[in-house]
Amino acid sequence: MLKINNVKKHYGEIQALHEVSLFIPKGSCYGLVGPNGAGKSTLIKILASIIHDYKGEALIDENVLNRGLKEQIGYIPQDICLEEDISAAGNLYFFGRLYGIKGKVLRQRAQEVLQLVGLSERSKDKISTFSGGMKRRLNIGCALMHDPKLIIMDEPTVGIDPQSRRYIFQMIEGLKSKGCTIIYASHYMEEVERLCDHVAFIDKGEIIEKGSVSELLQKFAIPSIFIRGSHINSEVLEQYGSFINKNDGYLLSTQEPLNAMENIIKYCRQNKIDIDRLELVHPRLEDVFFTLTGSSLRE
Ligand SMILES: Nc1ncnc2c1ncn2[C@@H]1O[C@H](COP(=O)(O)OP(=O)(O)OP(=O)(O)O)[C@@H](O)[C@H]1O
Repeated sequence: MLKINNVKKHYGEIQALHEVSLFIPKGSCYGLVGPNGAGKSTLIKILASIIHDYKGEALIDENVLNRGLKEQIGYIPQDICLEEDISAAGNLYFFGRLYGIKGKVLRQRAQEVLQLVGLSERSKDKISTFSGGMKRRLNIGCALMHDPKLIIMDEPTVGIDPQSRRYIFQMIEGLKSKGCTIIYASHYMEEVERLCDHVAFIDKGEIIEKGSVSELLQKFAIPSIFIRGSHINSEVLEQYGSFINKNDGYLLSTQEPLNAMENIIKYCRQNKIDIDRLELVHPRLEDVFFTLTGSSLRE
């Protein structure tokens, strides 16, 4: 549905994107993950048809992306873009009118969106009285007023409380079940793992890997086991794989975790070594990023 081919973007001397190509299938929830300055916002702004001066090609359903397609797109910027001195409903009316929604339909849609973002009871309150999380939720609501089929979110959960994060996740689940296509940029790997079916890792303006979340986990994340016990030491572990110290125990990376567990149990029984804890650790996207770049996202 959304396709970009060899997209490059410079800001003066800075090359923010180098020959980026992506295909985002209709109805998918597509994560864009990368550290600060990786180029996520630049890519998002190209996809949202906000940045136009780039090289390469960006297509939506085979049409070149341009402002004329804005009805199809809901863009949620990283920075909150609300008028503080007017009410929640007033902000929604403003954004709805930008898309030509008027009168009774506008009021009705604003009520639906307020319900969706869990702010119906604060409809008449000024934004200046809202918490950061409530503002973030309403910011999302503004981009949904015209009921777009493609929703592009740039770090929508930065600096918010757990309750608002839950609302946002529920909202995204609801949009997914309606068949919307969602692009979700974040540097919170666990959010992407939870919400997205596809992911592209972006670093220094390049896509370093992309694919379905399950494929990437299978291909790049090395399985590991966690083991703890007062007499467990390197001699016990080094024969089964590489390990690091973690939470008063060890994290052992091995391609054959079940085999390693069985052998460690056998060895410890024979040598009367007590094991306090032994468990399989599921590979995470964070580990995939580490395998690909040699650094963790939050370094
Ligand atoms: N308007 C601009 N003018 C000049 N340089 C810019 C501009 N916007 C972004 N850049 C630079 O382009 C590069 C990519 O920035 P971008 O904002 O796309 O990254 P990001 O992955 O979204 O980072 P963050 O998570 O910090 O928002 C960075 O080096 C940034 O400093």
